[in-house]
Amino acid sequence: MGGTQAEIDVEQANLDQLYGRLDALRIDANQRLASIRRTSPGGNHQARSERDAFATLYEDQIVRLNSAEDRLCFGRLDLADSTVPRYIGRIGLSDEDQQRLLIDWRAPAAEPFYQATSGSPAGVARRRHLITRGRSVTGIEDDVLDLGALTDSQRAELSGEGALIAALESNRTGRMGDIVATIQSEQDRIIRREMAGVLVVQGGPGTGKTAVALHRAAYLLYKHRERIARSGVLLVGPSPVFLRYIEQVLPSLGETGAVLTTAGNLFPGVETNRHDGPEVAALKGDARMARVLRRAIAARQRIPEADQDLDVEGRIVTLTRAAVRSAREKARRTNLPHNEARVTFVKQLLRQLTDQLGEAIGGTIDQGDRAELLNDVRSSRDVRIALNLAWMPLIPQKFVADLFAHPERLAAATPEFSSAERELLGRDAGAPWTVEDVPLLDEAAELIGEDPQASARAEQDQQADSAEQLKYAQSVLEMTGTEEYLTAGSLAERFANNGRRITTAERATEDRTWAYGHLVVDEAQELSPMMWRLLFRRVPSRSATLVGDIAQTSSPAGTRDWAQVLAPHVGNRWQLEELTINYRTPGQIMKLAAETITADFPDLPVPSSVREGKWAPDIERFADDASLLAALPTRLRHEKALLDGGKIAVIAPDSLLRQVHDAIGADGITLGVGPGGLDADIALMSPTDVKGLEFDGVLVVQPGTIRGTTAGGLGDLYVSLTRPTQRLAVVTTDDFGQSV
Ligand SMILES: Nc1ncnc2c1ncn2[C@@H]1O[C@H](COP(=O)(O)OP(=O)(O)OP(=O)(O)O)[C@@H](O)[C@H]1O
Repeated sequence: MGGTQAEIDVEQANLDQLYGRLDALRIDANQRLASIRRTSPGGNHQARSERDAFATLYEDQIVRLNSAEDRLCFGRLDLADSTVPRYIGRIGLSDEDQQRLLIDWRAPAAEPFYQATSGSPAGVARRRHLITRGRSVTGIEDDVLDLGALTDSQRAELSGEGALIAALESNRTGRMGDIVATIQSEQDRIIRREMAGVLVVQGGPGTGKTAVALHRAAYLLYKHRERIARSGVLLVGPSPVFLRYIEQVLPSLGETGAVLTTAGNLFPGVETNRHDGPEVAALKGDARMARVLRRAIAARQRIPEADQDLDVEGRIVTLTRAAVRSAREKARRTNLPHNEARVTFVKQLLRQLTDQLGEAIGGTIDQGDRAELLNDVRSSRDVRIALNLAWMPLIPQKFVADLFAHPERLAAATPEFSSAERELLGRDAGAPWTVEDVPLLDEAAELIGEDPQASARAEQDQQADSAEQLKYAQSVLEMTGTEEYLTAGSLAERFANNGRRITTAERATEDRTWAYGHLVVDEAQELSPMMWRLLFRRVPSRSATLVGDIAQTSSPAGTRDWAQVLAPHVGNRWQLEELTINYRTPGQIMKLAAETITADFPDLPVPSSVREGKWAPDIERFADDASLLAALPTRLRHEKALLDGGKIAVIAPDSLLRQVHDAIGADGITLGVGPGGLDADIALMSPTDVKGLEFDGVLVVQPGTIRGTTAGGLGDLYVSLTRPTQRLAVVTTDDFGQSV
């Protein structure tokens, strides 16, 4: 890295001051926390809950300050019209006199750091990247945007070497890091875009889609903290492995209002990572399933075969088919979900039966008598059974399980399906739920209606908003100087919750009807139409950032056309942004990957790599599976030696995972499998596991088998080939790569 010693010394002195301030703030927060903890646990309820709320406030502040330790400050802007440089970093810092020392990367004042170019310098004369290790400045890299605005001595001090390239070439850790220091301008434009509306970010492998999605979530939570910090941002990723891979990025950006999850966890009470086979997945994801569920629920609102005589306290009343039909019509006309419309249905029939009972008794019946008769009718066992049989209150899980376990129910609900399709949907009532079941459960819950507990929770939320609490919370924020990071609303809520920390994440994940402020979906091409219905229910405001690559689609229910996905939800009111530069995969490897895909997708733009690598793809051919498997240990040792401590993934088709595992394991090489693979030096994963991940070196086993014959297989192969940041090796028994 460049920079004269004198310049480095200047930057070091400034950095020392910033860390000094960070330390002082930490000590202060720790002391305040300790003194709160020391105070006696007595006092009235109000005092206790305030004390607990203060404690969590300081705890949050400490977490935020601690997470800024690494690369606290990474940039400096020298402006043409000012002699005071502006420093850019992970968080904002001011000195005791409220003078700004460091600007948060998301603040408007930091924008030129990412956006200014020599063509449009935006008032910036020089942009400086500070390369740091721990608390030391190790190098400086300058971009001069307006040479004329620099002094002679500034010109003499210019230095430059890619901070970006340095970041890209460093060995991977198995976890994604943030890119705040080197966000590129095409990425920055997307990160800072207006929050409203649906934005699709289409980009080839390694173009930074995940990075952009996460930084955008952090940016929106910062910029619109009043509006969305409490509702939260819902971030959906493709797999638990992927969530582990990115889990550290957001906390390091200082965010707690984001809910990170996978599709299999979106229905409260169900957690699954199990998938159905391709055909079943395609059918369960089909939008026709919404109609199927609606019909199946309507079929649970039944007219009895015949009129029924019911015993009420020894007298007989008759529940006629006509009365049930009329009550059902009235209930359906309310357009309420099944469980809620049931109230109308029941009320209507109870009234009708009470009238009958009154007539049977004869004489005049006053209000009081009538209430008593109604009570008799309501508590009659016969009446309860008959009404339940006609309109049973439903529970989503049980309803869906029953539907799929009863061929006759399924047949009645799916007149447009072939019998082969119907058979695909069949499932034992006790079978474990799959990711593909999740949107069906959610759709059913929507049609069935909420449970009473959920509405009780909503009421509690409203109480938290009481004006008095808000006012008090605001004054606390001002007093503690934490306004930039916490909203009065969320603090007031903590007071209301006895200071117990109930994060947005905790509340939102328990509540199916939670309305998020913004939705971010990564690998969005994989989701089915039914899953999109679920997701758009979670963001009634239709504010979403969807990132993906239609060339990487592997799910049979996924999409290759963004317009088709979005039309049912927002018509054509969505915007497309494209990312075009691959920051991950070296040029030689990308060329091989591109050739495998362009035969099928001639019109698809393939991103260009930002750098060439040291190695061309290394393809080794074998006569048969046995010799290929036998050669794996030697091949891995070779890769390990070349990559010198880098992370390696072996990517094999599902059908070969076991054999590959045994062949490598037999040689004493330790492998991490599945999610554990992220922490191991060598991971063995399937193409679906590696979606969204990256490794220094990748060994792809039998690309022809991964490719198979389906379109999804092609997506899987494209994903597998584009995971390396440095080296790609391929072992095959066919002619893969021979035409390249
Ligand atoms: N501006 C940047 N500065 C430094 N590193 C970057 C930048 N943009 C992207 N990267 C790095 O490039 C790699 C690829 O980024 P990311 O995983 O976000 O791409 P992606 O488009 O989601 O890829 P894929 O679709 O193949 O999963 C990551 O290591 C990321 O940190």
